Amino acid sequence: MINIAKIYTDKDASLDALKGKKIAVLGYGNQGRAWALNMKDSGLNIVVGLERQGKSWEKATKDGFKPVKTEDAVKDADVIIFLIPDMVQRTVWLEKVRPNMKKGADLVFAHGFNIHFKMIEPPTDSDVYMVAPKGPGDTVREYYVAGGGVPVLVATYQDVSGKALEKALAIAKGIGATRSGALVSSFKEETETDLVGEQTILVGGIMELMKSAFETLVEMGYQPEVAYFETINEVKMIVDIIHSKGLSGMLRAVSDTAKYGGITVGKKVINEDVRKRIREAAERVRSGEFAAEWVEEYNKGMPVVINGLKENDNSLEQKVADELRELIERGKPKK
Ligand SMILES: NC(=O)c1ccc[n+]([C@@H]2O[C@H](COP(=O)([O-])OP(=O)(O)OC[C@H]3O[C@@H](n4cnc5c(N)ncnc54)[C@H](O)[C@@H]3O)[C@@H](O)[C@H]2O)c1
Ligand SMILES: CC(C)(O)[C@@H](O)C(=O)O
Ligand SMILES: [Mg+2]
Ligand SMILES: [Mg+2]
Repeated sequence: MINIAKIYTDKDASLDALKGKKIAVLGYGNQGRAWALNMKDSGLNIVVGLERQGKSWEKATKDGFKPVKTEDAVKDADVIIFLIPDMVQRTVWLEKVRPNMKKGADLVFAHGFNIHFKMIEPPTDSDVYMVAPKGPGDTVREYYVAGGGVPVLVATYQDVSGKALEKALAIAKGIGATRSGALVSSFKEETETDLVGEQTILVGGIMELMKSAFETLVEMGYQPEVAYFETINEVKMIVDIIHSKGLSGMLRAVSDTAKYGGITVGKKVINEDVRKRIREAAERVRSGEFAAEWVEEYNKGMPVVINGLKENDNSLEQKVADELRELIERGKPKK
């Protein structure tokens, strides 16, 4: 038997712990927009706090919010949610939140980076908890609007009131997550697994695997469009089946030829060496080495990130994606 994690769903969660409280959502980007809209639609009292007038300010206003400056949003907030980039949270905390927040207000995170790596040291009289969506912000909004929810990890770091988990579950319910499930974790577990996941599979692994297969086929003289359909576009369809039926469901949905080729060749391509490097990546996350390197990169103005984005924008894969976009969109199921 596997060890079953504690999972809360809608029937175990109530909005009551946060009803009528003022909830400041800092940031209106990927997660900020989704959380603010979902929680507002769920009947919670939301104020959007932003640094300055700009794109996010306009977006929030268009969506029906009246954004205010960060320092004004946190002044009388009972709950302060950090939905700004991980690398800016420390500065915003030191300069805008800590000097202006109400004593004892809750501090809430969607990822444990700043708390786990001690970049933010919270006051001892605040509840500090986390609701970490296991999916992108746009999906958090899309699923909620369609009546569903993206699962989350919930965790408490400081529980002064004795109600931190209850409040985390209220937020999870507010964003629609408990329609699916809220799994109890810790700041350490969420932070480390999230970083390992995005580096080795979700962002880094899948991208490099797709690029390796695509570029190999093109180098061998196959048409880029054919290579794109095969190595990038169809991934969604295969992953959709894994998503609903697991790996076994996927194996049963493909031909016996694909089963045999996949079972034998997959292990040769993604071999023991790859596992070793995944382990190395995970150890670098766990030791804090990755976090230190990322802070240094951010402080230099993110040259590696900027260059990586530029490289991808100019890649053949992206050119084919742009060329085929209309065709691919045309073929998608209509709602
Ligand atoms: N992106 C995701 O889907 C996702 C998924 C799970 C958890 N998270 C976590 O959620 C948090 C927010 O990530 P995100 O991707 O939604 O952020 P984001 O990059 O989309 O944040 C953009 C928002 O932050 C504001 N912002 C940018 N720089 C700022 C600064 N210097 N000072 C103040 N505000 C600034 C912008 O105005 C904008 O409103 C992070 O902790 C992240 O790890 C993100
Ligand atoms: C969406 C992801 C990759 O799961 C999230 O962890 C992030 O950092 O954006
Ligand atoms: Mg992440
Ligand atoms: Mg993640």
